[in-house]
Amino acid sequence: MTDSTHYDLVIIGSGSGNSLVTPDFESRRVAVVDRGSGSADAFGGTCLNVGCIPTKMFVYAAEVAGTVRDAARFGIDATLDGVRWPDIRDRIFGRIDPISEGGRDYRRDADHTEAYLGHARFVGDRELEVEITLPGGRHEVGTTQRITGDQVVIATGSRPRVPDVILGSGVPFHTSDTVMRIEELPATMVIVGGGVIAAEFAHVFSALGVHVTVITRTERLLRVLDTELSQAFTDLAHERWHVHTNAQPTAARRAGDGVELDLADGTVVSGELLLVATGRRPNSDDLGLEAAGVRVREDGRVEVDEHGRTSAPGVWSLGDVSSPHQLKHVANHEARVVAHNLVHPESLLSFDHRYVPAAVFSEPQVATVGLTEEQAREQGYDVTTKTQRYGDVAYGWAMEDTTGLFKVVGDRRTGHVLGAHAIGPHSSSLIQPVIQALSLGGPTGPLTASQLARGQYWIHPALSEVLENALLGLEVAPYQDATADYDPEGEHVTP
Ligand SMILES: Cc1cc2nc3c(=O)[nH]c(=O)nc-3n(C[C@H](O)[C@H](O)[C@H](O)COP(=O)(O)OP(=O)(O)OC[C@H]3O[C@@H](n4cnc5c(N)ncnc54)[C@H](O)[C@@H]3O)c2cc1C
Ligand SMILES: NC(=O)c1ccc[n+]([C@@H]2O[C@H](COP(=O)([O-])OP(=O)(O)OC[C@H]3O[C@@H](n4cnc5c(N)ncnc54)[C@H](O)[C@@H]3O)[C@@H](O)[C@H]2O)c1
Repeated sequence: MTDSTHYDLVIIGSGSGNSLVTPDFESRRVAVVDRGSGSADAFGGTCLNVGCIPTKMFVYAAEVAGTVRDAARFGIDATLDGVRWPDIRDRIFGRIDPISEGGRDYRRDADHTEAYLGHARFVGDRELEVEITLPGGRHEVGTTQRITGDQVVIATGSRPRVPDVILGSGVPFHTSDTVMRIEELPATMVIVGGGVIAAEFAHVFSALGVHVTVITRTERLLRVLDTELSQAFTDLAHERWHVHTNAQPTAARRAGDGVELDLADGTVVSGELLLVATGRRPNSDDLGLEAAGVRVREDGRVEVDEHGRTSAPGVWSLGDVSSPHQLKHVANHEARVVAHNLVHPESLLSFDHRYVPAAVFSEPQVATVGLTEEQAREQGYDVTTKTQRYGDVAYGWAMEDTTGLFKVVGDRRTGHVLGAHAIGPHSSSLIQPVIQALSLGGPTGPLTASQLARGQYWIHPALSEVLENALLGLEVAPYQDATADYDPEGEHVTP
């Protein structure tokens, strides 16, 4: 054990936590501690190494394969001659791994920062021990370093949760932490879980030629979505993958080169590779939080107030380990708030979790923001909805789209948009105007559907016309002027 080294700021977690080292800290001393992510024990957190970024790079490759397969519908004859998995994988990680290594070296070598590559645990108030487990830093692997900070930020993220029935069985399995680096594609894959990770990997691997089976304990896939969209996604998934809903494994065993799972209804499901995608738990355990007086909620998240302060003075938390949303754009937002608050205790900023959007990069893509129809009804709104088909706008015809939907949920009484939910190509981008309208509003409050639709031009014949038409189609109360235009300059604008 070394003597303790003191820092102005200690950050545990190099994902979103790494972005706290703003220019405000250039004349101060900062330690960034990380034990590594995924099978490569990489620096830089989940999103960069085993999350958003590599998955979307695989999703894009899957889309290219899908486009080739689908080309004949457009009078273009093409065949998918092969999928070179090692080339796809190595192109992706050949780009990501150097970024991760560069980020680690930068923190290690800069004058005002230090990288500690190992597992951190609190041993007292703002005092930590780090067991060095990885090479690449200044500290010898196997040593324990003691560090203290005037302020400490817990940004330790989350990790896959694996059901006991699988863990206890001893069968080999992958999670999102490991599956993107497999040596070769299996012929068959079983995915346990029916959420975002399952939907994205089922798309990627099936587009690359793997026969995919999905098992989820709920009646629909992506069940947190608006029911209409969740049902639409599930119906399409049944056409593409073997989907078992209302099902969960009751036993697991090795079978030949693969794995066999028993489901409660007696069905036996088998595959060469098992991928577990049953949710993620916050990395708040094994951090010694009791020693630091940091309280944890029942669900395992570190308890924080709206400014990111934990129950221990000088200790902050952000991202998956404490947030109600396990999303990178939320972790980034929380990091910006905490970065400000660390240096401006006199004017604390607050987290804004009012309108958190999310997208699922599957086939089809899904995007959502605001209230679902069910939530709006539960909250007592006089709900009005409009579901517009992609296939009813000109660009949808060009794409020969038959399944895309854009649903807007509104308040009939005021004409305000309460939420939007889309399933179809580019929905993650198409939904942005609604995110903007909800979050920013106008000078006199939130925009109405009519103001959002008629207060601006919509490029013709872009796919965004599907949203324009959904907004225009929303039925509002008679006294609402559905053609009244929102004009920030006070003049009447009717494009
Ligand atoms: C497969 C996948 C795909 C995803 N895709 C998307 C997407 O498309 N869009 C989106 O918005 N979100 C996506 N997410 C979610 C997103 O990745 C996370 O919300 C985000 O990365 C969380 O950031 P964070 O900074 O809170 O934690 P992380 O980035 O996980 O960083 C935490 C770091 O702390 C380290 N650590 C943990 N405990 C300790 C300890 N005791 N000592 C030292 N180090 C420790 C970890 O090793 C890790 O490096 C995806 C997640 C996964 C798994
Ligand atoms: N595009 C994105 O933004 C993106 C992509 C990937 C991950 N993420 C984040 O990562 C988080 C974790 O993703 P996830 O898909 O692991 O979790 P999830 O919570 O989205 O889904 C977990 C699913 O597994 C099912 N399940 C749980 N236990 C089961 C069991 N024993 N048998 C069968 N099914 C079971 C649940 O019913 C649920 O459908 C997400 O909540 C999301 O915030 C985001």
